[in-house]
Amino acid sequence: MDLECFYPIHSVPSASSMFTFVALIVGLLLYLYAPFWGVRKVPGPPSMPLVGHLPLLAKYGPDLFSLLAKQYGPIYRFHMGRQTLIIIADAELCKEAGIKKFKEIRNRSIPSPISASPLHQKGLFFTRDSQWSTMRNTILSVYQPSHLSRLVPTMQSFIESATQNLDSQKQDIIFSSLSLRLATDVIGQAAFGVNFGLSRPHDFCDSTINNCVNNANVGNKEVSDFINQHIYSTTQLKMDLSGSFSIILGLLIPILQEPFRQILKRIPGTMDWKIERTNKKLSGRLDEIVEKRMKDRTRTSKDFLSLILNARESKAVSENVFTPEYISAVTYEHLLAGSATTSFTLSSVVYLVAGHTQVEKKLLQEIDGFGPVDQIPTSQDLHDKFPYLDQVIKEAMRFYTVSPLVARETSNEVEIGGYLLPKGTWVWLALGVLAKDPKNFPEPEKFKPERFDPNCEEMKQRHPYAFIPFGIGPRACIGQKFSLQEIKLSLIHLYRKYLFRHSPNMENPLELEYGIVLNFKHGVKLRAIKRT
Ligand code: HEM
Repeated sequence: MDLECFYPIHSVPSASSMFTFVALIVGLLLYLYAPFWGVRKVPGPPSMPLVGHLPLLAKYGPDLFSLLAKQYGPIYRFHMGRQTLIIIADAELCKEAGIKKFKEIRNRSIPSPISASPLHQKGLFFTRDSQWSTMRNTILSVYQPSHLSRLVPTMQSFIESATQNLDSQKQDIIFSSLSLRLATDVIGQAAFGVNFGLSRPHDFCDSTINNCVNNANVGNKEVSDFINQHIYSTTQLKMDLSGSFSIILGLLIPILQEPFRQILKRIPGTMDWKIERTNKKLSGRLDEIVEKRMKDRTRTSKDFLSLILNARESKAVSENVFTPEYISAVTYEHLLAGSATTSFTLSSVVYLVAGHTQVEKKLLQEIDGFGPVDQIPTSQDLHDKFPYLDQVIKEAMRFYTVSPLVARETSNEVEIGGYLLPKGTWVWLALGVLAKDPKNFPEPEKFKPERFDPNCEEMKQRHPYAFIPFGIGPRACIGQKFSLQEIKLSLIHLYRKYLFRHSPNMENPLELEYGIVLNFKHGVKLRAIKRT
């Protein structure tokens, strides 16, 4: 019988198509394993093809990074989907990577959620090399102590407005929402010179900022739209498999991310389409603000945007570096970086102090001892006269590290911790692991502000870089002093007027959510008691 009757000749794979098929498979495998190959000598747990260690992350949450450090040592491999990360979980090695070898590790790796978001890429956080250093030097001039101290009255007025009549509400205060509104208003004013008006007192407010915003700005749709878009754009930056389809692809097969994003963003209803629309609107609004301010001849130099524009016009900074696009991005970045982090920290302090009455007593003594209730502390007072408040804030930041991983990338071959890392390796500093390491913080699960007393033995024994919630070296957080000033002023004002207790509706233990920064899953619910 003629075989061709059953198997037409053209369906038998030819040698060339077999070769193409095998070449494709080999190409795919090479592509998938390329980031791993150069760092294969660094220890790490076995990983699954494509998803890497993402299932482990889903199972254990960020505690996984401490567990892996215990098992594999202070430097180990972690596979975020296809991408291999080198995790540094030791203070001395963080110093090596962040300071001693900064020249070789000065840029940040761009994680998949960000590579899908051009809006987020032109800020200081993700710019690279000389663009970054020129931008950073210009922006640093804005953070002069004299400028920060001039911001005290602005901060204070938002704080007072946001915290009026807290005790008149018999129901819970969603403190995390209140602090997010406050921090967004403060940074809105400081960055853009715009009063978003979110801190005005409300009759009620639920656990999402969106509702607070809508309640606050009935009749001011512009502002609420802007803030809602800001919140949406931020919260969509997920680092796990719950982001948009293109973000997930970016984690698994990054080469496909951009082509798919280009298609999906044109299909109404997809998450990529929504993100694209939001980012476009947001960029449009930011460009409008920047353009308007550029034309404004009466502009002062109180806010960040005006300061950059003034520097640009006086030729103190090159117009090629600060194009309007970069100015919009960097100003928006301030809103982004300055609101969620600061408000999370403020909420953590109040939550933790509410559960530790001895700490509360000592803190109130210090605050009451400062002076009459209407005496607003200056920047210098905040620095010198509240040592215990300082310890409480540090301990809260250690206890809940808002930014537990810091992303960096090698720009040349470099040796860290005895391993040679090729150019382009993603090196992530695990600040959250350092903060819970019993070597530097005995009984790390206990909230003990006194461990930050400069005279205590524990503090003296500790590695100087064991506690680095604002990062390390020349690339560390630029807003550190700004946010600490805001947090201290807020706490002093709050504790002069109120005591806080956990609401019976608050879950125990507290549940956290892990996006690009840490957040409270169900908000921080408290009851405020007016002090007499
Ligand atoms: C409690 C509040 C805050 C925390 C915990 C925090 C934490 C961090 C961390 C860990 C980094 C990465 C540092 C590194 O790579 O070593 C960072 C960078 C940055 N932060 Fe903050 N931050 C806070 C508030 C702010 C505020 C208020 C602003 C703006 C006013 C801000 C703006 C930035 C910027 C622009 C960068 C990028 C710096 C660069 O790459 O040169 N942050 N922050």
